[in-house]
Amino acid sequence: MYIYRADEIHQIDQQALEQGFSLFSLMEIAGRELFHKMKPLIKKDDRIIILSGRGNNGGDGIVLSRYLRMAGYNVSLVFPLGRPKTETAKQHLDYYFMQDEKVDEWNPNQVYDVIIDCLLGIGTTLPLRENVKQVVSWSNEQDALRIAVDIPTGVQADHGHVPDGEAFLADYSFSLHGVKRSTFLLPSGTYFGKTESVSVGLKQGSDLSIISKESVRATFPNREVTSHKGTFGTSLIVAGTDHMPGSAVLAAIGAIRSGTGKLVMATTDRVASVIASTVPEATFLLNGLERICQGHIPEKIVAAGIGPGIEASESVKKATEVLMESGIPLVVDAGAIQKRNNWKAKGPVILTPHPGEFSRLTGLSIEEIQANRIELARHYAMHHHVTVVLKGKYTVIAFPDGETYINPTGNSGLAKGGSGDVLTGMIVSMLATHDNYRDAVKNAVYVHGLCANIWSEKYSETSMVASDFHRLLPLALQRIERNK
Ligand SMILES: NC(=O)C1=CN([C@@H]2O[C@H](COP(=O)(O)OP(=O)(O)OC[C@H]3O[C@@H](n4cnc5c(N)ncnc54)[C@H](O)[C@@H]3O)[C@@H](O)[C@H]2O)[C@@H](O)CC1
Ligand SMILES: Nc1ncnc2c1ncn2[C@@H]1O[C@H](COP(=O)(O)OP(=O)(O)O)[C@@H](O)[C@H]1O
Ligand SMILES: [K+]
Repeated sequence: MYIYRADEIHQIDQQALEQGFSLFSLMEIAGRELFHKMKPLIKKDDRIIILSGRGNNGGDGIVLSRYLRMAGYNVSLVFPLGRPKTETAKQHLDYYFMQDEKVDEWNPNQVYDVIIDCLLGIGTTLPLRENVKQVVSWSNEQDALRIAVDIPTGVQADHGHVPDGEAFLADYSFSLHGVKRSTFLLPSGTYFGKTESVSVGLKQGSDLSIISKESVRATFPNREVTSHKGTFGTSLIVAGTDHMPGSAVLAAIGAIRSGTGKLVMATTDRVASVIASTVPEATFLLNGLERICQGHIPEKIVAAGIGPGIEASESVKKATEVLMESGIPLVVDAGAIQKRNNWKAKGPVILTPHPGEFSRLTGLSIEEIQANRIELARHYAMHHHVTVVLKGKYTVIAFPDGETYINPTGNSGLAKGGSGDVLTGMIVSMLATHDNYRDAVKNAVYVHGLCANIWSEKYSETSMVASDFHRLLPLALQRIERNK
C-alpha cells in the first residue's frame, strides 16, 4: 500500500484532468466510494451531520450527503464555514439541489449520533482559523461517532505537527486515493483512528509504501531439504558488558531464532556464561570488543551487529570502524550509534536508532523527529549512504537511495527495555540468510512487530517482555513460511 504527499495527489488529479477525467467525476467517485465504506458503520435512524468546508474536501461531503440521503439515511448537510468556493464543489452543490436535496443551517445545539468531517483536507495550512477551531472543538465534545474524510481537520497531509492539539479526533478516517504521511507521524497519527484508503479509480504508485505480509512472504528465504548449517551463514554480534548482560542475551535470542546457521557472540567472560544458559547454541569471542578493535574478526562471518548492552566509548567507535572496513553487512545499534561525519563502509551499514538516539545523531529534538520522521530518516539515509531503521510505532526504514518503507506491525507490548536488542539480533540473523540486504531488514522489522501482534491475540500487551520472543518467533515465522 502506497503513502502519498499532498503534492503527489495534486499531480495525480492534474494528470487525470489532462487525460479527460474531470474533477467533477473524481469527486463523484470519491463520494460514492465513501458512502459504501461508511455504510457498515452507520444506521438509517442515526442522526448524521456532514460538516462541509469551502474546498474540495467539502465537495466530497456534498456528494456523500446525496448518496446517503438517496439511500434513506437521516443526514444534515451543513456549511459552518460558508458555502463552497471551489468550482467543482459548487457544481456538485448545484447538482445536489437539482436532485431536490436540501442543506441545513449549522446549529451547534443540535445533537447527533454521527459526525462526518469534510471541513478541510489536503489543502490545509496550519494553524486553523478561529471559525474552524470552534467547529472542531464542538465535534470533539459531542458523544458521537466521528468519521474524517481524507484527513482529520487540523492535521496536514505531510507533517505531524498539530498546533495546540486542535484537530478532529476521528474514530475512523477514510483517505482518498491513498493514506497520507501524517497518518504515520506524531502527534497527527493519534487523530486518525482506524484508517482505510478509498480508491477513486486512479493508478497507484509512490516512493513510500507500507511493508505487506505478501512481500515478506515472497522474499523470505526457502529452506532447501539439502541445507546445512553452513547454508545459513555465521553471524557475529558484539554485545553486552558485565553490568548489562541481558541485552546480549536478548540479541542472541533474536538471532538464533531467526535462521542464522551459527552465532558468535563477542562479549565478556561473565556475559558469555549468562548467554550460554539461555542460548546454548551460541559460541563466543571472549574479550570480544577488544579483540574486534585489534582487527580480529572470526572467520566465515557473513553478517554482524554491534551495540546492544554496550556504552558509547572510543573502543566501541574503533570496533565499529573495523567492522565497517570489513565489508560485512553491519547493524549498528544502541551504544554503537555515535555521531560521526562519515559512515563510509565497504558493505551495507544499518543504523537502528530509537527517536532518542536519532536525536543525538542529528541534534534535532525528539518532537521534531516524531513530527517528520519519514523525511528525516530518508534524508539521513541518503546523505550518509546508510540504511536507517528509525524505531517506534510505524518504524521507518529508509535506504541510501531514498526508497522508504513504513512497518505496520507491532504494538505497545514492544515498549519495553530489551525489545530493540532482540530486533538487532533478528536483523543480523536475517542478513545472514537473505540474499538481498534490503529484504533482510524489512522482513526482520516486520516479523519483530508480528511477534507482538501474535502475543496480543491471547495476552495483555502490558505483560509482554522481550524474552517472550524466544517462543513468539517460532509462531511468527510459521505464519510467514506456511504458504511457501
Ligand atoms: N485524488 C483525490 O484524492 C481527490 C481528492 N478530493 C478532495 O479534495 C480535497 C482537497 O481539496 P482542496 O485543495 O480544495 O483543499 P481543502 O478542501 O482542504 O480546502 C482548502 C481550503 O481551505 C481553506 N483553509 C486551508 N487551511 C485553513 C485553515 N487553517 N483554516 C481555515 N481555512 C483553511 C483555504 O481556503 C484552502 O483553499 C482532498 O482533501 C479530498 O478530500 C476529491 O474531491 C477528488 C479526488
Ligand atoms: N508502541 C509501539 N508500537 C510498535 N512498536 C514499538 C512500540 N514501542 C516500541 N516499539 C518497538 O520496540 C523496539 C524498542 O527498541 P529500543 O527502544 O531500542 O529498546 P531497547 O533498547 O530497550 O531494546 C523497537 O523495535 C520499536 O520499534
Ligand atoms: K476532513
